[in-house]
Amino acid sequence: MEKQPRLLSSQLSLQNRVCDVTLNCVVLTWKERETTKKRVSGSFLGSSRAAGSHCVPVCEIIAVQETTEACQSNDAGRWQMVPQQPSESEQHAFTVSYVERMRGHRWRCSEVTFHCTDWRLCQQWIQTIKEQLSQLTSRPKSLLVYINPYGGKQRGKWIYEHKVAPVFSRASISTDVIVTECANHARNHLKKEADLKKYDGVVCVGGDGMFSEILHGLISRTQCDSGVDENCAETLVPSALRIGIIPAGSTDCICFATVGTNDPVTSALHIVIGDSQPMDVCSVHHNNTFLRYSVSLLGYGFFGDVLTDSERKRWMGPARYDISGVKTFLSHRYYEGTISFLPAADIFGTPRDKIKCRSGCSVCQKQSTEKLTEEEREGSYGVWRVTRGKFLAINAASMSCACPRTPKGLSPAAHLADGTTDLILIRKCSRLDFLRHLLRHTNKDDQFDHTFVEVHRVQQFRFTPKHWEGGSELDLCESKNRLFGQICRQQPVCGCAPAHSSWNCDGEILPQTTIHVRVHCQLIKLFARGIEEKTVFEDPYTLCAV
Ligand SMILES: CCCCCCCCCCCCC/C=C/[C@@H](O)[C@H](CO)NC(=O)CCCCCCCCCCCCCCC
Ligand SMILES: Nc1ncnc2c1ncn2[C@@H]1O[C@H](COP(=O)(O)OP(=O)(O)OP(=O)(O)O)[C@@H](O)[C@H]1O
Ligand SMILES: [Ca+2]
Repeated sequence: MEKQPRLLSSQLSLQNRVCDVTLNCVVLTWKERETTKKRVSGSFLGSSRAAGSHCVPVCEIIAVQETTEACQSNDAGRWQMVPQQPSESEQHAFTVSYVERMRGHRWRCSEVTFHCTDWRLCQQWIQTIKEQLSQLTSRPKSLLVYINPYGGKQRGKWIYEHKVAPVFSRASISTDVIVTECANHARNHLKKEADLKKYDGVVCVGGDGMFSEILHGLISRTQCDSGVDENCAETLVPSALRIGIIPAGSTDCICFATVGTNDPVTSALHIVIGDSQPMDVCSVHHNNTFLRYSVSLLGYGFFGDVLTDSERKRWMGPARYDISGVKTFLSHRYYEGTISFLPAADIFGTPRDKIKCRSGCSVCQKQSTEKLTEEEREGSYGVWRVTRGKFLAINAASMSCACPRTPKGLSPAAHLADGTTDLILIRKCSRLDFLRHLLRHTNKDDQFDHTFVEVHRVQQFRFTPKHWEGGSELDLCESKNRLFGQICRQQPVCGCAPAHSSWNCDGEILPQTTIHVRVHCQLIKLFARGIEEKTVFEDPYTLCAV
């Protein structure tokens, strides 16, 4: 790779050690020297050998500022901030804040302070770094923040104030913050009221449910502003604003699957440096009427029943999913129905691929660079296939759905932005077999390697539950209620298991079960970059190998 021209190169002091500090358009590097301290006009010069070397890509510098040092005043005994004055004999300093990678995909904001005796040199460094940062046009300057104070362990406000706001303020990002007052507050505000021209992005402080509100608000607003009808449009208009997720919910699967960890500071740093990760969005329709969007899991049967049961236990917080999970597992219900699906072409790979979607994924990039017409794209998919049977679960994962419960995810090889979803069909099997399958989500074994599991990479699918095939869903639903009453559905003591489950759509229960799902490739963008390969953590210098 071509060597970048140096913008600045000086010998500066760092914790009383002499450093060779260099800035080019791509990286800031500093190398410590062992020195026989000899001051020469604002810089230290001395006999030296390389003692430690650091390298920070310019795109991962958060901010630079002149450093004021805390000095103790003699008489009052209190600490005061004393700004540096332009004097020849004194030390001047500037501090660079930058991203540092920790274990487990976590990022931290680190700082390094360089000293020198030449005030002009100090100002030149500050100015030059600021100029470099101002050229990074993908960084947001103004954000609209929504906080759900009741998500997860109800710590959304605290997390924002203590972990995120200081990082935004360090990066001079201005924010308008709205603490939601009820469910759908954020969605409706985005859809109808927010002056979106003022912002470079929207930040969601909460869980997957809160993210879903922001997603719906933003997509609906974009379609409305572009005159697109969500009920009948086959192609939707992508939103211009990126969404940042500060995890403060119970599952936080969308954050985990796009960043690799659920850590508010890491997410704040991805926002500050202006990362961008496109993401697929599924639209769900019932009889040509738009119902909802989904980006993670659309689950019928097991995950639908877990969610339905857990909604009555919201007061328990995140533990509700485990209690409802065990209860649903023990009830071992299966459901009959027909699934038809449009398989994705071979070029999209399969859900059993060993290769995973990671930062800069070539499979996803192909989608954004290949300029296929709608017709060509349509032609590259196969013909509709139909399958029917008795299912314990039907899951569609548009992304891996990795989360702390299953770090590899429901579909480990699913791609964030390839325009497909992985359709996982778990046919009726014994409790023991189903448990084996569930357990494999938590270890290295392949959860698809069972005779009762089928998995397809698809671009669209339809589902019709057996008892409603050919009939009107609502009519039959009402007549069923009249016939068997509430008791049968909630506690089937009479032995007649309910004939239908519900769809869990990113943590929301859908009102209908007969659905048509279409994947919209890269409809939205997040302030994220996908999960980074381990090598980046093991050897951060690979980032600087330019
Ligand atoms: C034995 C251990 C088995 C572990 C099995 C782990 C599989 C977990 C898969 C989780 C996938 C989450 C996908 C994300 C969905 C989100 O859009 C949504 C909104 O936040 N979350 C949920 O619906 C929340 C869904 C939460 C589901 C929790 C399921 C827990 C299952 C427990 C089964 C226990 C069997 C024990 C038998 C004695
Ligand atoms: N002020 C509010 N009062 C009550 N409910 C709210 C409020 N703001 C948002 N909500 C709703 O709370 C629901 C759950 O919130 P959220 O997703 O943040 O947490 P969670 O359900 O604990 O986490 P997860 O979705 O990750 O499992 C969302 O569906 C959202 O619509
Ligand atoms: Ca996908």
